[in-house]
Amino acid sequence: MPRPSARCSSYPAGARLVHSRNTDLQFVTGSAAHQSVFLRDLRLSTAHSLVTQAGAPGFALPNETPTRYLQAVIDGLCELSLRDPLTGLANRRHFRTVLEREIDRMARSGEAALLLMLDIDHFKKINDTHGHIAGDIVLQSVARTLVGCVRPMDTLARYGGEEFAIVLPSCQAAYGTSIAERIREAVESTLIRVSPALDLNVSVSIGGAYALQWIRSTTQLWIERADNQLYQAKSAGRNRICIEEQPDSTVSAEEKSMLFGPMSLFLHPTQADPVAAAAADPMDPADGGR
Ligand SMILES: Nc1nc2c(ncn2[C@@H]2O[C@H](COP(=O)(O)OP(=O)(O)OP(=O)(O)O)[C@@H](O)[C@H]2O)c(=O)[nH]1
Repeated sequence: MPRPSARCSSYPAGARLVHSRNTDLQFVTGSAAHQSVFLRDLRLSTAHSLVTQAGAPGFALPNETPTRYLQAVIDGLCELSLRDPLTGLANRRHFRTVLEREIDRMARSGEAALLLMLDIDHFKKINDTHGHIAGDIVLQSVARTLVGCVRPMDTLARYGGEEFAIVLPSCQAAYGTSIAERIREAVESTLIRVSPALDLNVSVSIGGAYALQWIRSTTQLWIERADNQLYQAKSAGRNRICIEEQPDSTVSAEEKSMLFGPMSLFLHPTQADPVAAAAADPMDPADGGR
């Protein structure tokens, strides 16, 4: 059941940003109470506190001119709006934008790209047994492990509660399974220090699907295909990977040139080069109709 959240107009002292939405920012305070700051009530001082708390790079303050200061706060807020506050990874909104860009690239270049959806196994039990704060520490630790498994060109996001997503551009089908397996093993073998008296181990189930090459699909469909595989990994017992075989979307060289060649290929000769067409057509009125 969602916890009630009190409304306030400024940054609650010592609070931690846990969620940013289109309408409001949600904080949890030291006493674990949830509070919201509505964006329409956002004050400059609140925005500044948020940005510095998030450790925005290059945000030096006191000697800045007002314009630079404002620009730094705005830049910091833009950066914050792309990130999940708990783990610092890309948030779901940002991830979907990246996926859209990847689909566009795949449709043009025919390169392979793999989408992995990962879900921590039996996570509810961790919350129920050790408390929500322990659950948060586990989420942060898994996020760090995942960061260590991906290349700079990959995008890693916290996709939902205990669900993560990774898009791996230029990932050939021959490597997908071993990459996913390496990630699964890295999470399984990482001991998570929740408190001096408590270390935990968790596992993840992973589902994966390749982008359709040369075909402009949708983020929705790509995510659904990877999610189906994740569901199979969960049903088969968890702590395992299931990757869909790369779909065959072979397109001949001729078809590719029809899809992405110069526009003139599609045009009637008169549209592609009206002057040359007129010269070739003795009845063309543009040429005196001779
Ligand atoms: N601590 C913490 N818990 C969260 C957060 N977001 C979601 N959760 C919890 O994650 C749990 C997800 O539980 P389920 O969807 O039942 O999944 P599960 O227990 O991992 O079971 P399987 O996925 O089937 O292995 C719920 O208890 C949520 O309350 C968060 O930000 N912090």
